[in-house]
Amino acid sequence: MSHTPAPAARTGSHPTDPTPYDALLLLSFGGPEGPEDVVPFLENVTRGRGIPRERLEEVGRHYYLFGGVSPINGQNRRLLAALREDFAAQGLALPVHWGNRNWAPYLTDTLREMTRAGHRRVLAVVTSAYSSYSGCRQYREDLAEALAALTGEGLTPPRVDKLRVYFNHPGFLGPMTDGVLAALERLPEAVRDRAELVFTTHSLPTAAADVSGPPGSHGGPGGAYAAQHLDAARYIADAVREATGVERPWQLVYQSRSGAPHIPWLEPDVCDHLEELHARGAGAVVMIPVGFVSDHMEVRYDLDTEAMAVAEKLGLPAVRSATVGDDPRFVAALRDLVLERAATERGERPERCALGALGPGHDLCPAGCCPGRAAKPAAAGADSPFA
Ligand SMILES: CC1=C(CCC(=O)O)c2cc3nc(cc4[nH]c(cc5[nH]c(cc1n2)c(C)c5CCC(=O)O)c(CCC(=O)O)c4C)C(CCC(=O)O)=C3C
Ligand SMILES: [Fe+2]
Repeated sequence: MSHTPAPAARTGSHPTDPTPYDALLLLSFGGPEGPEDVVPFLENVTRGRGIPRERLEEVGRHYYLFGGVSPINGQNRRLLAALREDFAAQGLALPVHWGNRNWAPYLTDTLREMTRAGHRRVLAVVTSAYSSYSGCRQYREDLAEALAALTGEGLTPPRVDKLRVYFNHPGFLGPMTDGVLAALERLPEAVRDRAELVFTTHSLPTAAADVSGPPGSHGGPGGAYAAQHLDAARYIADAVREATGVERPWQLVYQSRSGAPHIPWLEPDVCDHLEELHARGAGAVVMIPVGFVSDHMEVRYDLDTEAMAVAEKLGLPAVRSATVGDDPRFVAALRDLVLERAATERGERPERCALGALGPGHDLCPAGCCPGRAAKPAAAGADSPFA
């Protein structure tokens, strides 16, 4: 049951040619794998950022509730295996490696191995589908740091490019849409048609969100980050309406806020929104983690534990829809994007799949794209000292 068109197979004389790339790097956040990892992991995440100790202890408690194990590494291992299987089945000869920003396998170690294995031209895909400092530039800064470290060790690391944002690729929106349809089926039939759709993503400081995306194309409050999420949410809400014949109200809300209370972050918060839906008599709710690629801790704790408890307290029937994880359509989407980018780098003009209203994102982040608080060198962009 797919309600979203699949991308056409790549055509041309070399439909599975990865040239000029000789490896793919799955680049992710990393997470703790046992109670003793939790504090060192959180110290890595917040390195130099002045997050108060109390906040770290609070976040640490979320991890301890799950035995100190974040689901994120397991999910990346499954995605890695699925990518390798898919590439092999499709005759795409491109080795896939995995490195993280905040936990083993660390990015620098992975890139060192890739350098020693002789890779010269690497394409990186990050496990974040949208434009933001945390989801894009920060990864590019970490790449720059890793490349500089390897150069400092006397190695000649490969050139690393980064895949464009993929929130609007059919292989992302299709599984998300089907996940909402499946979630609706899990609601009691009596309230199903009165269920509202609550799309949720990671909140950001409004100052960071407003400047997300390329300079000059931020598109209003919340920047490219909010605009991209709204585009994805509208597409999914429309597809669900078409599939079910029921018009359901929908809204984009935010979760997982941290930082000092006086600094404004994107709102409304998902839990406040549930209270509001209840107050105005909503029959039920589907929470859709549209901002997340897999069920990591923000989904398992902030949605499945915290927000679900709020819904239960209110007596509001609620279900949470699936993330794409290692869905074969998502894996195929990443393959499609790799082949698209490879063709573009060879000077061809491949079809660039995108649904919704915004169109395909840029391949190369321009200077000033998704700026952070401090100017730092970033790889894989127009202003990269490495490209
Ligand atoms: C936009 C965004 C994504 C992208 C969406 C994506 O890539 O999916 C993301 C991903 C993730 N964030 C994660 C975990 C954390 N994020 C933190 C802190 C923060 N995130 C922020 C934003 C984002 N974060 C921000 C503005 C902060 C505060 C300031 C800062 O520190 O920059 C903190 C520190 C403590 C706290 O303040 O909560 C932790 C522990 C994990 C791992 C989950 C697991 O273990 O399963 C993942 C995938
Ligand atoms: Fe985060």
